[in-house]
Amino acid sequence: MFLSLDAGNSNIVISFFDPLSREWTREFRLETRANLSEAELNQRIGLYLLENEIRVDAITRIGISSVVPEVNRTLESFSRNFLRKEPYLISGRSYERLPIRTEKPDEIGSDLMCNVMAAYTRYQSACVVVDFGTALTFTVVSASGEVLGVNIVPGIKTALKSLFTNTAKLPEVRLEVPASAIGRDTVHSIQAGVIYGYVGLVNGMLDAIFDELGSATPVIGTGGLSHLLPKLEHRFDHIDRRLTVEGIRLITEANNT
Ligand SMILES: Nc1ncnc2c1ncn2[C@@H]1O[C@H](COP(=O)(O)OP(=O)(O)O)[C@@H](O)[C@H]1O
Ligand SMILES: CC(C)(COP(=O)(O)O)[C@@H](O)C(=O)NCCC(=O)O
Ligand SMILES: [K+]
Repeated sequence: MFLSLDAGNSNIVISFFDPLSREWTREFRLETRANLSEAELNQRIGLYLLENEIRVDAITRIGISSVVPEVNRTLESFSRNFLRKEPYLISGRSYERLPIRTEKPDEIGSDLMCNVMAAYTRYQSACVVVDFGTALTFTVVSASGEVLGVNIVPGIKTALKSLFTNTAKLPEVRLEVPASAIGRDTVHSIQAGVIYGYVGLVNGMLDAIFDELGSATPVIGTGGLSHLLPKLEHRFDHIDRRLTVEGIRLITEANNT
């Protein structure tokens, strides 16, 4: 069993890949906190393994992608001590023997490189990966697997939260698709503004990218919030919630020395 640990700014996603069925069989999420302790991981993940009847020695390989440096040592140390396996932490050096390339291996988020690895392996063509996480990112990949660039904007929930945090009268609202684009009360106004606004943002960003490239490419969506925006289905060739963890697996395998 391959275990992937994907530490994003909101969640640490723990996913299990069964090499026999070649499928991701289980996943669960913990909230990302800088002060996450090893004892807490032992307890939470230990309980999960017990409840799902997964033996520690059934885990044969562990790959980690983290864009939250504060949790790296805890995840590595948990893997060594509790799971009794040396994990593979994806870093700027992990991309050297891959079919994908980047000019800034130490700067680009490893989650974005994982997305690119999974998308490029699947499509073998130029593509754009849109990741709806804490940040909303667009990663542009060339036909030869080169990362041409990235766009980063606040993610949908992040934008909603900053509106609530920075105003006196705006409440925190649930992220729900409203019935109409024109808001009829404050809650509706915020939901309509954020949801329909982000539909426009995604459309506008993709148009600008394709203008600059000179042609359109396949678009792959991923991230916890990828299902949320209505009327965008036609812009995505594929939505794959497991793109990042699949990339963690592929990059870990490619570096398996
Ligand atoms: N299935 C889901 N339904 C609704 N919200 C989700 C789901 N999965 C994740 N989220 C939320 O989406 C946001 C982004 O999650 P995620 O893509 O895991 O971000 P990150 O990689 O930045 O941690 C988080 O606020 C998370 O709680
Ligand atoms: C852009 C990100 C914040 C996205 O993180 P996420 O939303 O998945 O938590 C992360 O990939 C990151 O910290 N990247 C480093 C900067 C860069 O990619 O250029
Ligand atoms: K992510």
